[in-house]
Amino acid sequence: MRKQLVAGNWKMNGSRESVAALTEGLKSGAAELAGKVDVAVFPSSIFVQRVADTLSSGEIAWGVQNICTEEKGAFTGEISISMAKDFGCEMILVGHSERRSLYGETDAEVVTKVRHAGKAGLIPVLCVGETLEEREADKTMEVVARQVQVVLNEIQSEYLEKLVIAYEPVWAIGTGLTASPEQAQEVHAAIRQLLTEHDADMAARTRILYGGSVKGSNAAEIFTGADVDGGLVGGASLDVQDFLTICRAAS
Ligand SMILES: O=C[C@H](O)COP(=O)(O)O
Repeated sequence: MRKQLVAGNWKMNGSRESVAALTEGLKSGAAELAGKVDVAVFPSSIFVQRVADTLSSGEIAWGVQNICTEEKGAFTGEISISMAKDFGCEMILVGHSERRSLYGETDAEVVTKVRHAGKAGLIPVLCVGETLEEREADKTMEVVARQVQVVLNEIQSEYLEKLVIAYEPVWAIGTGLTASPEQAQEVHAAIRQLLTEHDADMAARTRILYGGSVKGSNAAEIFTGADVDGGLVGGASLDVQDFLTICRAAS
């Protein structure tokens, strides 16, 4: 049976003070969740050391929101997979829709980043999802299948052992709109089917998270889907109590 995972993507938010308060609040709340649900946070990279210092007990994992396609060298402003690993990151967010749409991240770059994470023994959290235009054109499955399939085709199985997939309909991110539990389950089931056709064992163990305006007030309903294994949470993860409520809903 898959253990549910709730991950908070803090995006480009926070200050030293607010990150300290948030991290310490999560640490205090984590004890009641231990063993029931996996919890992770993705702070801005500049705060990773601060988060690592507080969360070193291992109840909550942390990771970075992006890594470079290159492994080292003259790439100003970038962060490598080995740097993330050196700072205790267990998870790497890859292909978030904001990276794809605002920074032109391609499927090929996403593949490289997932491979780096898998090869380093870390957990790649592969984000996929359709825009509103694509959903209205009835292209949801086509888009999501392409984003997942390219990773399955290009990366050898041993580097996908810990893969997590986050289905995040772009139209639901930060908008207050959420996919209905039925809409989420439909896409999650289709992703599971793709994984099954590739490797049944992998399909059974791979966690598929839902992301897009998840809050304490709607999490329990969204998490009812049989193929919904938790959530990737943006805005609500910046509020300790709301995030803990979402974690409890998944536990
Ligand atoms: O990575 C998280 C997603 O982009 C969801 O963000 P949101 O919960 O603010 O809609």
